[in-house]
Amino acid sequence: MRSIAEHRRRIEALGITARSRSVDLTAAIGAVLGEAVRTSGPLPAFDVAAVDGFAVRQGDLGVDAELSVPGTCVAGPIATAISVSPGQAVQIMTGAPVPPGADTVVPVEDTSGFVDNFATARVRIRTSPKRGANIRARASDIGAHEILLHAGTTLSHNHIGALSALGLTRVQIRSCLRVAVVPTGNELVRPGEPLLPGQIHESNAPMIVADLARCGAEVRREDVVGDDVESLRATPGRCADWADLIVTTGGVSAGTEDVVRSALDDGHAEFVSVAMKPGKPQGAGRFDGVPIISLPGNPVAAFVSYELFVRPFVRGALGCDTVDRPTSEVVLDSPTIAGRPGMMQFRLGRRLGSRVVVSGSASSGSISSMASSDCLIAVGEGGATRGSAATVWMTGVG
Ligand SMILES: Nc1nc2c(c(=O)[nH]1)N[C@H]1C(S)=C(S)[C@@H](COP(=O)(O)OP(=O)(O)OC[C@H]3O[C@@H](n4cnc5c(N)ncnc54)[C@H](O)[C@@H]3O)O[C@H]1N2
Ligand code: MOO
Repeated sequence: MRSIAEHRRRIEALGITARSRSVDLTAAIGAVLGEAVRTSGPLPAFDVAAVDGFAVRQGDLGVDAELSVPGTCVAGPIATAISVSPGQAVQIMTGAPVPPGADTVVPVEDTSGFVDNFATARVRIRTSPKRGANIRARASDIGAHEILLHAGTTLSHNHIGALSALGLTRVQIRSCLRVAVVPTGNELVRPGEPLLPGQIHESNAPMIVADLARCGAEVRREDVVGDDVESLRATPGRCADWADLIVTTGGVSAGTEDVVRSALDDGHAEFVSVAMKPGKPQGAGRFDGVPIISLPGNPVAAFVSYELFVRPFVRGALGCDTVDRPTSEVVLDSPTIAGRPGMMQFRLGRRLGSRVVVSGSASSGSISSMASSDCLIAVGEGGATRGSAATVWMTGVG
């Protein structure tokens, strides 16, 4: 039986890669930045007043210095050039460029006696701040040609603001990884459509599509493919025109209708047993040159194997800075889970502060367990007793 780590290595070796494309900045939220963004010039681009007050030469200040006021500087384009000579103070507003000659800004609260008549105006400065006080100096935030954002950053609204401050309107993102998700099985019917006896609603593809889209991939949910070798062989061929990766679910175990393995096992894909429960039967390889990952059909098995064998590799290809879910160390607050020699078990769980409780049964078809869980509990071959330490993967986060 193949170890989880070995199967992950085989999938890594498929070399799933994403392409970059340019999108409007405001549409880039949630996407992964495709290349590092550097500043073209320094920020701030000029010395700027951080408060409303008076721009002065620090050497002129003392106890109750009285200075003449030749003019004012406001934020915005510089209308008339003004400078500060010895003995002068220029009235200045927050955001205005500091005029030549000045090296310090005194807040208006620390001044008195100014009347807005520049022919005769004088101001009394009651404090003596340090040279450079209340000035955001040119390049004090970030210098020219420095990296503002690294490739692989998942863009949030704070990043959109920072990129806009550079004057950018478009950005390269890596969301150009196209994944076709193909559910297989004669019994499956798309949600929204009525069921005949013996049929069930197809739930694996919507689950996988939803999370991959949230990771920043472009995802296409294919129609359900029936259990016949011809349709199955035709489907990846059809997807290959578009997809960078094909993910199938179902049809990988040993039953006579489990035709995914017969259809796709053409020497370029391997169908193996991985030492885990659920999710033992797995497939991976290439079909028509396109990487393909075949997951088992049982919904919990599909969920767990998606977490282990699809999501991290798609995120890696997209250049995400974190590929795996965050984990948390907690205490098991459920009856003992018996170990399985040579096997890793994953149980659906619900974390309650520093404890975790198992959700529902261990059945890999249990929809109610899926509905009540927010994490995966990893249980080693020795099992886990109530009160023992457990590592959980927070599947709703990251
Ligand atoms: N003789 C053996 N039988 C089975 C073995 C085995 O080793 N020997 N392995 C078992 C294990 S472990 C699993 S897991 C399943 C995997 O089966 P398949 O991948 O072949 O999946 P199916 O047979 O197509 O379906 C299993 C189960 O899941 C339901 N299903 C399938 N796809 C979906 C979907 N998209 N949405 C909702 N439900 C789905 C399907 O109706 C079946 O009930 O095999 C065991 N058997
Ligand atoms: O993948 Mo299965 O869930 O081990 O029954």
